[in-house]
Amino acid sequence: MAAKIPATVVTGFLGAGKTTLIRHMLANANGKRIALIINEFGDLGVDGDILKGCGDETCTEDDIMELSNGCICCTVADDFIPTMQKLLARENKPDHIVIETSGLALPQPLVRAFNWPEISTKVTVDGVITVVDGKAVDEGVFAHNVAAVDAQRKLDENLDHETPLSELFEDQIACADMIVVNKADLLGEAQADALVAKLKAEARGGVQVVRASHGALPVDVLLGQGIGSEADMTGRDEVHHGHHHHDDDHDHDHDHDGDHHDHDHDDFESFVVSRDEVSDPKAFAAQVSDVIRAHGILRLKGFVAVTGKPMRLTVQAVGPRVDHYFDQPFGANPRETRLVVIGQAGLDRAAIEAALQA
Ligand SMILES: Nc1nc2c(ncn2[C@@H]2O[C@H](COP(=O)(O)OP(=O)(O)OP(=O)(O)O)[C@@H](O)[C@H]2O)c(=O)[nH]1
Repeated sequence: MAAKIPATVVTGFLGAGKTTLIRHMLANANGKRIALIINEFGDLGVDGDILKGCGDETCTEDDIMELSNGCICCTVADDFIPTMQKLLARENKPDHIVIETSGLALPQPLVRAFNWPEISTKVTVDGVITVVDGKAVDEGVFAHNVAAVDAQRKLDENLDHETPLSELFEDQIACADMIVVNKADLLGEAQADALVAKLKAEARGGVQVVRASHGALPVDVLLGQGIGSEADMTGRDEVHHGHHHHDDDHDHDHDHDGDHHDHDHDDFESFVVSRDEVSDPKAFAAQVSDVIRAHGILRLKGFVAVTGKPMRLTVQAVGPRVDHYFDQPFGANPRETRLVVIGQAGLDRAAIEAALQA
């Protein structure tokens, strides 16, 4: 029987740097054939487009499979298994499979899915890599909750003091075989050291915590961990069994009528804003940053048409930090400006649209 193909799950909060890390991995794969499964939140395949733009010969568009309808966590039965089967049925099998989860998905249901009979004989989870936005965590965006909540939880299993954001963060840490403290370039040495120590203390025993800038880690560090994570769910399970339950009673066969997913993802929403061409990228970035601040948007990304420029402008914002750069010509893609906006439920869509279109 052929050896099982190793699959690495890359998880991490919105904007932590998963796509950047994977892109670096693909560009430095040393001939290893890596198949990528991307799972995006929102209806614009930005990450897929960014990865397709990488132009590396090991990264043919054909190797990219994208689940366009939201979170793997919800769709694992409907979408993930067939995607995997399609991948495994190919003549030219990959050496390694990398799955990028949506920044709002929990890794646990995905890892469990590898125990399903249809795929468990052919694939195994090499390891779960959790990418952390070192800068954001250092600024206490999630970390202060994690410590406090953990103390609370020890006192009373049923207490529910968390916001959905900190729950996601905790669950992503709990499931990790390796934690990458990314954006180290934005941290001082001492800050980075302290963060690494703190995450080591929060993670399961023996979990490696490494730091990185722009996800630049050797492929040999990331791949080939050989953990077999799906066979070892102990301690990896979702932390919150009291009030919230991520999937213990999340029945994948039912619950598709769309009205009551008992699910943390309901606390998030995502929509696309289109607009006319932009004349000044820098001014537009500042405008985007203002809108993000004013409306508490978590993540905004997409492509922008700039007057007189054949290249598309990629805009990427994580909180109010906005990156913008020309990445490649629009090519076959329509020359339009489309931005995905992601935030907690209750965003003022009309006001955000108006402000971004101004
Ligand atoms: N300064 C700095 N910026 C980074 C680093 N890694 C990623 N970024 C930037 O952070 C933004 C988000 O990076 P992505 O790789 O798209 O993050 P992601 O986790 O895939 O995001 P989602 O798919 O939205 O969850 C981009 O603008 C990146 O250029 C880093 O190490 N340092």
